[in-house]
Amino acid sequence: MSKKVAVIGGGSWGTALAQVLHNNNYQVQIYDLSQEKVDEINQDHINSYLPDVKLPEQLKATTDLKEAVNGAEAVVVVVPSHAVRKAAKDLAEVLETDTLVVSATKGLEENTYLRMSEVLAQELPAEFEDKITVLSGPSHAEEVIKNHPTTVVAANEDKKMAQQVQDMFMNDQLRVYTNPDAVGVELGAAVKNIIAIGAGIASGLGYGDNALAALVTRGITEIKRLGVELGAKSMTFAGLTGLGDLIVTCTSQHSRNRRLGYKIGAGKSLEEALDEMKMVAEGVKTAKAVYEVAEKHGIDMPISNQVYNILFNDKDPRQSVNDLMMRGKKHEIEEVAKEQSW
Ligand SMILES: NC(=O)c1ccc[n+]([C@@H]2O[C@H](COP(=O)([O-])OP(=O)(O)OC[C@H]3O[C@@H](n4cnc5c(N)ncnc54)[C@H](O)[C@@H]3O)[C@@H](O)[C@H]2O)c1
Ligand SMILES: O=P(O)(O)OC[C@H](O)CO
Repeated sequence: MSKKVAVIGGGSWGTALAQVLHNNNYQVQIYDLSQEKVDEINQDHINSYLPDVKLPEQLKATTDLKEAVNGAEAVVVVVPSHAVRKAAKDLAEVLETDTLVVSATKGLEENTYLRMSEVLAQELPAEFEDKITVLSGPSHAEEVIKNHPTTVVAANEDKKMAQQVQDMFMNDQLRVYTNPDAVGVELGAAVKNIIAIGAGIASGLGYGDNALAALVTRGITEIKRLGVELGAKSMTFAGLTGLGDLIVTCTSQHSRNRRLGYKIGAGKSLEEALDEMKMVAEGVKTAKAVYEVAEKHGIDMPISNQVYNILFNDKDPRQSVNDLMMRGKKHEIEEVAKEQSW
């Protein structure tokens, strides 16, 4: 009999990951709060967030968490970041010991600024702490669901755990690498969404590829600056979950964060832009958390800072561009500047 996995959250990414696991011969049950989502999956074999794709009939969904996790060897948490604490509290009531926990949500918790694996570790019983593996990378659900080649990373300090998750998801369409630096993997995934909102804003203002390249390159510089201060390994930001995910999110037609930014650059307010979004754009809440963390640690994050001010202080995006362009003159590579006292 095939092994079972429960996917917590039946949105676009949860459904795409559920299909990967189904393709890898797992019996998969999706849990979602929304009866409408559950009915779509069970009755029509679709997810309306991923149009044109028929889901395997064996994919089952439920609004009953206990039923979803019963007998599962792993749970994959893939609800929006603002819902992870609640989902983890609910899971703590029903999770069987020895179940692996995979965290596929990208974001930081508002107010606590915690990474998603930290939120899960706080709410789940202590024995689960080492069993939480982060799964992240440049991976739009719209492409994974169509089996387009995609690469992601399973991150856990415990090599065995990371490899177990690698084995669970890996197939000829989804290549999974391992990395012990879960801190860097999660921070790269969270902060790139803010820069992607910035890339959308730039596009909405009518700017082109030069501005995009600047945002990606200077964006990864400030993501790494924050990450290293918070304990991540610098090299992780050159990898799939750093530069890789930043590129895909800043450039893709599929990105929710880029799309939201575009609307704002084209003149809409944050409220209007959010009203038009069905799916979650994590960069909005993360912009707030990162603004506060950067202030607390005294870290210079000029792009994230401008995105925060556009989103929450009604700053004119054109003024933000001007302020970014007219900052004090700098050496490009700060490590070299320090080393050579430039
Ligand atoms: N969509 C992508 O391509 C993609 C890719 C990689 C990572 N992610 C990340 O995955 C996370 C989820 O994104 P998404 O795009 O699937 O979101 P989504 O907006 O498409 O769907 C979220 C789903 O979660 C459900 N939900 C909310 N709270 C819940 C709870 N407490 N319990 C169970 N279900 C709950 C909602 O009903 C909804 O169906 C985000 O952090 C996102 O950044 C998304
Ligand atoms: O659509 P976005 O902007 O939430 O990005 C989705 C994934 O994180 C891309 O890797």
